[in-house]
Amino acid sequence: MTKTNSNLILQTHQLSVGYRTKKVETTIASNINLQLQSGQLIGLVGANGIGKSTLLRTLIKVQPSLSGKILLNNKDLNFTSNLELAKQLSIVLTEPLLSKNLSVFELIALGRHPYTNWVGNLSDKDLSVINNAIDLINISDLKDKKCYQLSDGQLQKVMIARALAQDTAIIILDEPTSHLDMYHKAYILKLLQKLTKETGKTILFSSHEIDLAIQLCDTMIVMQKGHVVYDQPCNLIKNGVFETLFPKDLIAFDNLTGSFKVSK
Ligand SMILES: Nc1ncnc2c1ncn2[C@@H]1O[C@H](COP(=O)(O)OP(=O)(O)OP(=O)(O)O)[C@@H](O)[C@H]1O
Repeated sequence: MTKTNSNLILQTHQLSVGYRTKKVETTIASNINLQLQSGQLIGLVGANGIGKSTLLRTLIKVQPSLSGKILLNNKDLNFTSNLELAKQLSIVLTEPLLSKNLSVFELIALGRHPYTNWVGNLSDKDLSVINNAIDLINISDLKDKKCYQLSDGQLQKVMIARALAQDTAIIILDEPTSHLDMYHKAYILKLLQKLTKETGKTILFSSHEIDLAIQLCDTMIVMQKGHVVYDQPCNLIKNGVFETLFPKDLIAFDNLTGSFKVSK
């Protein structure tokens, strides 16, 4: 899928991701050519161990690429400073919080870190952005709770509010629906969809909720052994991409319903 308009926010050119030690280089995925547009909800899917987290970590500059280029707003990621990056891209990871003793408000306020002075004093603008994020996610009732008092679903909403407080054009989330029940998986992904529509932000998330991603995403990136494709979900279905995602002995993709079914 090649886009020619100027809404491109994140691009990769012949990107290879993987791990390099002094002695060996292990390529996890290569020839990754993405052209992601702003204002979209983008789901990254693929089987366990295929390389979704490796790709996301490379896109957020937590690990180096093996080769190729990543362009954020047309600027090479290698030439983007960490502070500049923090003003353009926020990250929600699934690791347990080290700082659960913080109140919800304090945790969300950490999102303002790239903009505050070294002692972290919050300006009126910071407070307004924080309160706006709390309102958008609809969690004002949780504001004064300690993070250790929250359920997994509540904590996930708070982490998304923290990313919103960072006020970046892109939010990247690694498996935001893990640990959540069916209702809350749908709730969080629907919330992400709402945020792209209401704020114009680009949201890229990895997930195993392929059925939900098909229903809610503008674009999906599908990682398979040997290749990575991206397109609108309806085109991916039409091209049979989901049919080859998993071995067919247990589950099969049903083109009519756009979902996986257990094989009889
Ligand atoms: N630090 C590391 N060093 C070397 N190999 C790694 C490292 N981290 C992950 N890998 C390997 O990279 C491959 C991709 O792992 P990754 O975690 O990116 O997959 P994933 O698609 O996110 O998996 P899952 O859906 O199970 O979370 C796996 O084979 C894994 O063993």
